[in-house]
Amino acid sequence: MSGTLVLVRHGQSDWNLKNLFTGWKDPDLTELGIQEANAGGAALAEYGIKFDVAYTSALVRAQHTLKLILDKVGQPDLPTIRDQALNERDYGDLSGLNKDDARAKWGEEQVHIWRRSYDVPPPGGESLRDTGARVWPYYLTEILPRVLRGEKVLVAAHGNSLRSLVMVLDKLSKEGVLALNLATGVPMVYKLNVDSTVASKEVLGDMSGAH
Ligand SMILES: O=C(O)[C@@H](CO)OP(=O)(O)O
Repeated sequence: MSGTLVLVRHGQSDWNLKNLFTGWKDPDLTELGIQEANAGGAALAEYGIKFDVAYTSALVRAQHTLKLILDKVGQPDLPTIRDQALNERDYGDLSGLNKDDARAKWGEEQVHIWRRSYDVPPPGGESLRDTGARVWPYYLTEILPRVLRGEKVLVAAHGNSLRSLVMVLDKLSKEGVLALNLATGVPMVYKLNVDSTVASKEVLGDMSGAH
């Protein structure tokens, strides 16, 4: 067994609440999002983990979530690395549009394909594969080596940037990843083997309501 990797999606953002495609736009957390991040932090405090380092994206909702979690686990001054490689998938021309309006215009199925498929990009934006093409190298070069050294690493990021990671860690197929939805503020605790495969995964909360 080597180290521990904890992945957590940011709490509800203002644009999640307004049902808008967000991508690289930069809204902050809602009150509920703050509560979700605090709950995720409380779950990690109860789990008893102390982190060696944290990573987050260049976007406020993930950074704010990380700050709330670090306060809860009693590590407000933990070294933190911010990198846009961990940003949400770029939603391109859909960014800022209402998701129900998009369904009315292009149909439920097309919008689901843009939101959850592996390799169909929204107009002007990134597919999950495109997102993984920047997230995965960053994971391999920056994050994984620390986990393999035995460190405990926290990553606070986004629904789709984390889906691209979880897809590989959980060995999901292109079809399997269609049904993968990550709940806001729910930590996923991975223990990795020294060969970087997954030894165990624990979910500290309820993923069932995610959509
Ligand atoms: O709008 C977004 O950027 C993402 C995450 O909130 O939405 P979706 O769930 O549609 O991928």
